[in-house]
Amino acid sequence: METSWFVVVNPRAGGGKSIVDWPKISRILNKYDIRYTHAFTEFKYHAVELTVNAVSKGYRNIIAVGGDGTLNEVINGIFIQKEVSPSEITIGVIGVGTGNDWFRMYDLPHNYEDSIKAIKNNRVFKQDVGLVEFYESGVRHKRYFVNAAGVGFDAEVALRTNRLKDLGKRGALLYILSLIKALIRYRTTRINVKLGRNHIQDKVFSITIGICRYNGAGMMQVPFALSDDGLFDVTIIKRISKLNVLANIHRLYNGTILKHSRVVGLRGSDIEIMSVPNVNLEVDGESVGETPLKFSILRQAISVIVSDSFVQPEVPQEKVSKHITTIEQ
Ligand SMILES: Nc1ncnc2c1ncn2[C@@H]1O[C@H](COP(=O)(O)OP(=O)(O)OP(=O)(O)O)[C@@H](O)[C@H]1O
Repeated sequence: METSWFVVVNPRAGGGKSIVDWPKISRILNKYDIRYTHAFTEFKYHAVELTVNAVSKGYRNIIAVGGDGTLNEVINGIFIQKEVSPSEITIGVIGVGTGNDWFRMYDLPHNYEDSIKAIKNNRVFKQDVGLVEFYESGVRHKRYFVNAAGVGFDAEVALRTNRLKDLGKRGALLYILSLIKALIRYRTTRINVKLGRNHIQDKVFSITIGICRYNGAGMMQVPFALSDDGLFDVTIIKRISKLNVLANIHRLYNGTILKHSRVVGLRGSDIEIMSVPNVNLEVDGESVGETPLKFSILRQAISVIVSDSFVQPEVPQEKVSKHITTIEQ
């Protein structure tokens, strides 16, 4: 039987590029004989609701048109619905976002025609999904994520970037601008990170908890992450001077962050993070809540379409073990 897709379009993604480009995207979907129904999101979190409804109507193939935030909401919808196991649903992405960091992991093309060809080819890859429990306005919440989460400075940068995006600004420079502004104000915090029986209690600048390798519009804070190994890669940047941060920004982009003496790399499946005072959290680039946090991982729990040429970028074990301590749990 011919596959029928449900397409969730976030008209605000990429600073409004999505709505401008939708006629072009829909023409290409038709050109490749992709049978679909679409809906535009009308408000934040609407993609969660649209996804739940689509699955209850029988759709098992969903395309997210937008950025990392839209994909995140579709994933959360897939985990909220109770009709089928989440891995039975195939997710394609047509990237129109500003950061599109999840995309970078899978060599997915940035032009619409090639993204749609990839969807037509239907090469499915099962990747891990993170689950984080956090507080927002004093209430405990849960959120699933597929790319990376950030705590402390990382989340502060996301918060500032998102405020600029809400004002209609776009482009990768937003992240750099927000990073510099956040740096001027940010203070390190005493944070307690618990992985299995291991505790790290220290003054911490920033923590990234990654499934995929990229965040912050192309930064590589978890450069060795494997998206299907059932483990988070965790990069902890301990207290560091602002000058030292500026002198090492290039390390965030070239994948050498773990070589810095104030940086700790860990790998594990269950993580708890507490802090005094509470610090912010971002998941897949969305600013959501604050500490205390509890992370767990669901191995290969979701089916995503990747490019035909994608191979999981393996790193020699001796290189990984030089920079990352794997915690058995
Ligand atoms: N109709 C809407 N009105 C306002 N906000 C919306 C609407 N639909 C979705 N959103 C919100 O838009 C935000 C941004 O979406 P998304 O992340 O997909 O785009 P982006 O920020 O341009 O991309 P990226 O995160 O890759 O940089 C999300 O927080 C989502 O909840």
